[in-house]
Amino acid sequence: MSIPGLGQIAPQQPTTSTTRTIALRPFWEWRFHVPRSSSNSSSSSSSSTTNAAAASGATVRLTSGTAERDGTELALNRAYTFPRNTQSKLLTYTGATLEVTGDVADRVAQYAAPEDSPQLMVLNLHFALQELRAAAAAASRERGQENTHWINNHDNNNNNGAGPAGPRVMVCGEKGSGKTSVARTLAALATRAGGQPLVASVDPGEGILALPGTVSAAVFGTVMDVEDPAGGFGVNGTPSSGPSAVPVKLPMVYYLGRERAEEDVPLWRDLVSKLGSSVRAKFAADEMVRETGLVLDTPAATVAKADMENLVHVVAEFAVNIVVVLGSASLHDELQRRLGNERTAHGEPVTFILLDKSEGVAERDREFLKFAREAAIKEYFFGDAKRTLSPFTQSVGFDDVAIYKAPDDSDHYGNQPTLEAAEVSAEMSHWTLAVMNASVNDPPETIRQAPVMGFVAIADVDEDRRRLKILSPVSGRLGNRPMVWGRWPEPYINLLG
Ligand SMILES: Nc1ncnc2c1ncn2[C@@H]1O[C@H](COP(=O)(O)OP(=O)(O)OP(=O)(O)O)[C@@H](O)[C@H]1O
Repeated sequence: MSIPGLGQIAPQQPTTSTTRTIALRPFWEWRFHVPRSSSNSSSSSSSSTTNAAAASGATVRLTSGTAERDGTELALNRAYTFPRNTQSKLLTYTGATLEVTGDVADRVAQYAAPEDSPQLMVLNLHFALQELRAAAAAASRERGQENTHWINNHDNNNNNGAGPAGPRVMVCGEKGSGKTSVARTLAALATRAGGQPLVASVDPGEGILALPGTVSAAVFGTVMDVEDPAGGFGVNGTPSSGPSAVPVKLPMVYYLGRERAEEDVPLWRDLVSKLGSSVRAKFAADEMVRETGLVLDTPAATVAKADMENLVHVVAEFAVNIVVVLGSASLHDELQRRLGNERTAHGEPVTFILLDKSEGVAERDREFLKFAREAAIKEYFFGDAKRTLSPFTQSVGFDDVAIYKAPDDSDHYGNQPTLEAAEVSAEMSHWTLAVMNASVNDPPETIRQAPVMGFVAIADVDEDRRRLKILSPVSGRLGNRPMVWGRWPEPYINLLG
């Protein structure tokens, strides 16, 4: 049996000049990190592929066997380029050979037996979820549309009169426990099995298919983009004005405009409730999605009272019936203590599962996260290496737009200050604003809790001429939708500069 941390092939330093072959046995992982900037920019590369990989990141080709990134399989002999600032792993269940070129620091995690790999528990969990999905589908067939008995007795207002739902799984854990990776893996495996899971994130630090500062959900009925730095949860998986490598997904998005839930708990809770009801509406409208169920990613949590209350709120709003805790027995026990006797709105008990945290989860420092946010914003407007988007620039008068500003501070559990109309000023330059699906005549609180239609960036503010230059992903009048200026993410870059 291998001890975590041991049994690993020594880490390789970043290299730009060679192609290496990496042989993996079943359940081994190739863990890699493509650095933010070239670590060897002066090295002379021997081939054009090598040069391209060095400039853009690292290129990996699966030359034999099978391998996947967080549940999404790689095609044989296709070159995948992982962009800069990507940290992840490729895992094989059957054994695989990889050819790796470019600027990448990596190591191989070896496990003597599948039972030693934390991934086996994730795989077993997936199979258990599949059984619940099959049971939901069978129950749905049995009950038929005309049987209202189940609906009347169990549905209350939580399933909008629809049939039985598949598992609603919440993945939680402390910071850096691998929550997003496990959520992504469960979603990808469900999709691979022919399901259409709803995937949601209530962690505003990292939006799913949306810019940071949001909570969001989307149906994942098609494969994820293996090369996406965010592993398929990035903005390149959404509809845009350009072509896409994989079929796009349509997210439902709400805007917190803050990095952490605790910076505006009342609004975060309201938005979680809104997202919860959007999920219920989707379940009611789509049988396949309902039967596959929900996979939910959460913000990092400890046993602190505030975190617990937030998670309990999420469980209630999404009718979560399976709570997966990564690597923290105390968090698992505390959640079980608080929720162990509860029943979901459908009358089911809540099941608690403690999984090992993978020792491979990478630490992401502030610079890593800042780079990732900046890249997501750039990609939203301009696309990535695979598809170039052409955003629109419009010049509008100060009086022709309705911009609201998030309140300075939120009284965490008491009075809730709401949006206020913002005076346009140079201070807004380079901020990204959310365009809300509301009317400019709606009250501020309605605007604040409205779904997000998209984002624009303030490219320039001319105070003398009282005009704004606004960058938007699609054309269209901006004046008839309210826009919200949040507190986060900060404007790091001049997108046109
Ligand atoms: N086994 C692994 N090997 C290599 N990298 C991994 C592994 N598991 C996860 N990672 C990487 O580690 C980073 C952190 O993982 P992840 O985002 O899943 O953790 P998290 O608990 O959601 O983080 P946070 O608390 O910051 O939201 C990601 O870049 C992810 O791709």
